[in-house]
Amino acid sequence: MSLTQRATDIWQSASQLTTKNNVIIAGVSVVSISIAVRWYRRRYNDSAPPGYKGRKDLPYPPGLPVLGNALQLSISKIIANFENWAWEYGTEYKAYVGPFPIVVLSSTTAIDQVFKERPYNIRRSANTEKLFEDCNIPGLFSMEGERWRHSRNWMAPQLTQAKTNKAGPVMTKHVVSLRTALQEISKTMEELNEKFYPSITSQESSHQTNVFYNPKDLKIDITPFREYAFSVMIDFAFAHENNTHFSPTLFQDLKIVFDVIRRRAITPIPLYKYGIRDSMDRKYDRTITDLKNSIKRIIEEYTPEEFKQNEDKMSTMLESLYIAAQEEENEKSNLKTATKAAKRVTIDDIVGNLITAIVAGYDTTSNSLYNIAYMLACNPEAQKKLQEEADSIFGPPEKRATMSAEELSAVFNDDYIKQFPYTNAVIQETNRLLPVASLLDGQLTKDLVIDGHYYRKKTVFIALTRVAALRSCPTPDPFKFKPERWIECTPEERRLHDKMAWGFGGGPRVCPGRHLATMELVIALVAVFTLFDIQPIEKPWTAPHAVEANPTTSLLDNVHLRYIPRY
Ligand code: HEM
Repeated sequence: MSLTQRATDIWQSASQLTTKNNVIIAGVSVVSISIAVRWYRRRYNDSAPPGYKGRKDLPYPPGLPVLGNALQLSISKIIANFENWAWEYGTEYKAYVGPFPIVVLSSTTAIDQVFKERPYNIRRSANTEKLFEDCNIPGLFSMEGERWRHSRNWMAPQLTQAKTNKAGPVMTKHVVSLRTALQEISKTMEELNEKFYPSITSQESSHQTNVFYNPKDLKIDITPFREYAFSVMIDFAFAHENNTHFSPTLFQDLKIVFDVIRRRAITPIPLYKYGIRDSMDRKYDRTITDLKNSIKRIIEEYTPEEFKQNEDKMSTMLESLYIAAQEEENEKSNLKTATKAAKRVTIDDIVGNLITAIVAGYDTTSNSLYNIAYMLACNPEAQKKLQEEADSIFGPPEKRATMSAEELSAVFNDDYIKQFPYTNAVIQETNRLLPVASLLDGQLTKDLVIDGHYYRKKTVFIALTRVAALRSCPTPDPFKFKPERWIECTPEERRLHDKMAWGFGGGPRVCPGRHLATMELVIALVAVFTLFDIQPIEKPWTAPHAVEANPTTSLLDNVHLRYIPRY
């Protein structure tokens, strides 16, 4: 056989094979596509029973085939993306992330219902639960159903107003460090301001350059707020008077927990799940193991008698939990819910939940402080009223600029909200306009009618709490920062404001740390913020404006503040 003949034979048999393969590939593709389409139709069933509107009736922003609106969304501006569409498309609309539909809700009735239906008829997105499980720290925030109920039963009683009131001395101890740190930032920013805009004493020529503004010199420094929130949270959770049980670097190391959780929350390919772990992942594992061991050591050394003798002092969440778990068997018949729940708690439950509390209370509180500083800087009249309130109770600023933690602590009474009503109004107003968590996601676990629309089980949705509260604001000028609206209003307006104060969530899953957080904020504002006139540093018009950056909790970007001492 000639070489040409052989080549022709091979080519013919290859073509037959290719034709056969093509038929097989086409067959498999048709079957897979039809399975995928059936799955998609069942999973994302748009239909509604007769007489109801359903997801198919919702308006939506135009997008691309298959990709939907994915290219219009940015992870760091996700809240702004969804909120802007909410203002345009109304209280219910849908958007597509790839081919997957998401319902976006922003009416007060829908938000109310969503909060009430959780955690049983509505759950958090499955990703949240998985993420915290994979991170080996399942806790209240990520749990669902009965596991959630169990954790909630013992966590919430550790965070009541009465318990957190006892944390005053711990907070004032750390607020003194916050004061020192802000005094340092104040110096740095004043030097920078002087460098940018030197005081002109003798100007030789009107053409002389005398503005040296340089955006590269500007840095956002939120570290003092982070340190404050973190130290309070760690002490309150387990560390207070137990520092000797921890490795000296544990506090520093714990910060890796946040970085790793954040990183894992947004990674498209979770390599860590397949055993591909880098140095951060390994450090994370070591830190969690160290923490568990330290907690075991603390527990081994507890003496319930000594603890009971010190009942007026603050007990850490770990202490009260452990003591509850140790209650005598013969008290079983009239055990309180927290004690009953604590009896079934394991070390893993404890560690998971303590870390959850730290994670949930750390950047929420520090970012809130930053937002408040910004709001005050932009609203000098409100800032003046805040300063007047603090001065009326503490005396002139120069006095509290040097007060010790004990002296500061002695000033606060148990009802710090009544003691500092304007301060509280500033916090509420910032939470209304710049909440750190204004987007909550979830998934239905059964068919539900929300705001007149019938949504099928497994519908994924986003609830925009800020838009809902702004839409139905009961007092004038909804977009303006006016703390007075919380004080100078009718009882009915106040009731409505309180009902829509969703900065801490709502319903059975409302933030259990809200009393602790509010107290931390009040103490920081009156003891430290009011020592300064907070002002934005001057910038040219073309400089980037303040924006909220996400995705976990919102943090302002492009904000640079001067803290000008009043003392
Ligand atoms: C200014 C500070 C804080 C803000 C703005 C805030 C906000 C929130 C919000 C909006 C939720 C509800 C999330 C949702 O429903 O999906 C929540 C839940 C939660 N927060 Fe906070 N929080 C703050 C501080 C704290 C602190 C200090 C702690 C810890 C003691 C804490 C612990 C939690 C936990 C454990 C949950 C989950 C509750 C559950 O699912 O049952 N938070 N927080």
